[in-house]
Amino acid sequence: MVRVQVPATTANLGPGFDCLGMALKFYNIVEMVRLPGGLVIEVHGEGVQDIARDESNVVYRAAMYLFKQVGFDPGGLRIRLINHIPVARGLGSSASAIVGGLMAANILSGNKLSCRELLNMASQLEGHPDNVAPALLGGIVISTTVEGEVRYVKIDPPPGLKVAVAIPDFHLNTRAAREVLPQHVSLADAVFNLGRVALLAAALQQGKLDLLATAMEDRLHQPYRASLVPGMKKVLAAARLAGARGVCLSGAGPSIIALADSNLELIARVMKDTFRESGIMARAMVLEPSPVGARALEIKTKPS
Ligand SMILES: Nc1ncnc2c1ncn2[C@@H]1O[C@H](COP(=O)(O)OP(=O)(O)OP(=O)(O)O)[C@@H](O)[C@H]1O
Ligand SMILES: N[C@@H](CCO)C(=O)O
Repeated sequence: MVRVQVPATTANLGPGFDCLGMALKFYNIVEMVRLPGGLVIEVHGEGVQDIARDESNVVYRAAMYLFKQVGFDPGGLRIRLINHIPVARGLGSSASAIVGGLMAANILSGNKLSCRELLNMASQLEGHPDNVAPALLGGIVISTTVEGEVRYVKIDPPPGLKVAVAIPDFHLNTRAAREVLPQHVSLADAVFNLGRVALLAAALQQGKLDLLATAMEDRLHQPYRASLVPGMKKVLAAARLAGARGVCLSGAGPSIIALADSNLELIARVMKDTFRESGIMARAMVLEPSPVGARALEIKTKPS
């Protein structure tokens, strides 16, 4: 039996579309046990109503993909999912499922793949590396893919930085949130994001939180997704007024995050209240960046 813990992640951080993400101290657990045959999937916590319990389950599919790549036949599997990360809310639930499935399967099949190989595989399965990289490695990760290889730099989160999150009570699937994006953008918008994402990476590395207000602005995805997240612009503005250093849509949305080093509870409450004024019920949380990524909590082997 193997039990792994995988953090939630917030991707993009504003301008870093598909290339920037941060792990959060908020975890899902994946337990995997080999059986003589068959598949049993148990789901606890978030996603009890929505998560598939058959062969289409994302954790199972990731695990089977890895077993096939390394030439290992697990027989059957029992998978127990203890979920805290809300599903399809922009907090990296699919990345946690992919990374959890790959890591558990790698351990069960004898640790044949390195962390780098797991990262490449996770990015291929997710389609982009920005959530899976911090889910696997922890911290803040800048990443891009070159011919299937993820190239990345990990940054330690600045001391004292925390994250206020408002999580609306509706799902927004990443696929739907990508369909509203244009295939082409203007040079002016590309340059707008280039300057900000470069500034953001440096500001996070050097702890220059006063730059976050500008550095977390975006023109590549948030303007197009506003129509999918009622109240988005008002919540972003209200969080800034309440003292946030920087604000953005979390991943593909609909959650919104605010980065700050003080007044986090107030900022979170203001975001939740502002969503409610737009007719959207939301829950609010204050989270810390997670400097560590996915890890095995327990490995039990059958006594011989
Ligand atoms: N714990 C889980 N176990 C298995 N599958 C999961 C789990 N959590 C999420 N999923 C799968 O991932 C899908 C949601 O992925 P999606 O990319 O739409 O949202 P997200 O990952 O939460 O958001 P984002 O990518 O914007 O951070 C679910 O519909 C489900 O198929
Ligand atoms: N970069 C991704 C994150 C969500 O998977 C997006 O914004 O669509």
